[in-house]
Amino acid sequence: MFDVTRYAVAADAIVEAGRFLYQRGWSPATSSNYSARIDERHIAITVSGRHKGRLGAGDVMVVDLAGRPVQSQCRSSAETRLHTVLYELFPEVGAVLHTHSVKATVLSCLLPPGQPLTLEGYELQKAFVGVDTHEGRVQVPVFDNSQDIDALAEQTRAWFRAHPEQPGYLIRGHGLYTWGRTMDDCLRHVEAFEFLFECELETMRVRP
Ligand SMILES: CSC[C@@H](O)[C@@H](O)C(=O)COP(=O)(O)O
Ligand SMILES: [Zn+2]
Repeated sequence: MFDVTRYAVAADAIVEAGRFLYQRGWSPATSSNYSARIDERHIAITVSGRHKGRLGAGDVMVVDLAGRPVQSQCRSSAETRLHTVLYELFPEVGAVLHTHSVKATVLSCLLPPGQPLTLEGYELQKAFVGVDTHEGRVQVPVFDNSQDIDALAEQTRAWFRAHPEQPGYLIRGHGLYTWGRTMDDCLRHVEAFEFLFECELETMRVRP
């Protein structure tokens, strides 16, 4: 069982994140899914198919780390396993956000297959937890899109087990996943990625 007060705090953070991300244009047309940890065995996550700019408490449900609904008849996000894998791998993670921005989508399609996006030399890399200089490298793997979410989840588990310090990934033609200790950390990561994706796209435009 989970603590109802902790669920309410997690649901509020998710609803508020949805308003912000929709308003920025990063979660259009019912796309995206968001989650926040309740305890070591449960997370709050968006119900599948809901409009992320108009979420209410009934649009957030509880699942366990196997992705099974707890006290809900609703269907959780179709991508629930992509969230739970991260909570399983990283006990310190408190929130996961998946967004569908134009820049993340276009950039993921322009990157050569099999090659991660390497971000280096940007001061804004310091927005990621654990990064304190522009001189390091942030590696963003790009996984091919798939409707087989369990298979995709296992690919992400293997990659991030080997690269635990990296803050997010792209799915080609689909969007971004990133996480953090708190929802605020996670929202900052989304904003930082969006800025850096725009820099990469602009660089490709002026220096093809
Ligand atoms: C509206 S298309 C996007 C979906 O297919 C999916 O990628 C997505 O992000 C939202 O799925 P959901 O099941 O609502 O969590
Ligand atoms: Zn998606």
